[in-house]
Amino acid sequence: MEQFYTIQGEGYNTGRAAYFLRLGGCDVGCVWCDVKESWDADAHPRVAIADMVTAATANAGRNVVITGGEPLMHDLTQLTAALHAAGCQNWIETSGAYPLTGQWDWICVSPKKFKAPLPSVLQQAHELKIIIFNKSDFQWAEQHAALVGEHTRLYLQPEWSKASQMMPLIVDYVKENPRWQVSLQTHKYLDIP
Ligand SMILES: C[S@@+](CC[C@H](N)C(=O)[O-])C[C@H]1O[C@@H](n2cnc3c(N)ncnc32)[C@H](O)[C@@H]1O
Ligand SMILES: Nc1nc2[nH]cc(C(=O)O)c2c(=O)[nH]1
Ligand code: SF4
Ligand SMILES: [Mg+2]
Repeated sequence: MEQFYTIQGEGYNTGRAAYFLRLGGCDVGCVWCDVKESWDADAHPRVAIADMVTAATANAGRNVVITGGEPLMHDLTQLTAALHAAGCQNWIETSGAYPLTGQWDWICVSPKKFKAPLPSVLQQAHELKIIIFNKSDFQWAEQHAALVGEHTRLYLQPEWSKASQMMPLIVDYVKENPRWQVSLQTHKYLDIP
């Protein structure tokens, strides 16, 4: 759908330069999704893998974030192999609703109530990033923290439109439950893509 070189705004790799490949197509249907224009895969032109790799390696950085849309609706075997062959570090942003394909250096799973994540994807997550839209999402966060590996990093990220209401609750929660960390969509504060 789009490609851009920016700073990873969220989660464990916040602040690091990364080339983003945003793949079209998602059927999860989050009411608050901040990229609804990504949902219809047919609304976006197809791009050859070789062209994505060339673009991703044209900058100084070698970190690549594959996001969407829901990137795991595509078989990512060939794209991730080509990026690795070109010396890239492959990071994924996924809801975990589809089986994991491809070779990954960092897996961020952000489970959604609208289409539950697969246990097999949760078990491979380096990072679990729960979006807090209302109070009940803390319970949802704990349910999924019980399904990830023992070394998985745990993040709570406010839903953007509810951030002012949810942030005080997140701060109190993390102070009481310090295995969780705060994640903010820092790119939105920086006004970068
Ligand atoms: C647009 S999604 C694309 C990747 C994948 N479909 C997913 O949901 O993980 C990228 C990240 O943005 C988060 N996100 C989307 N809309 C958001 C919003 N309104 N506020 C906060 N985070 C949001 C998602 O939870 C996910 O972690
Ligand atoms: N800077 C920046 N960081 C991000 N981290 C995850 C994003 C996404 O939409 O997947 C995103 C994004 O859209 N921009
Ligand atoms: S799973 Fe990701 S891309 Fe799909 S609707 Fe939800 S936030 Fe948007
Ligand atoms: Mg985004």
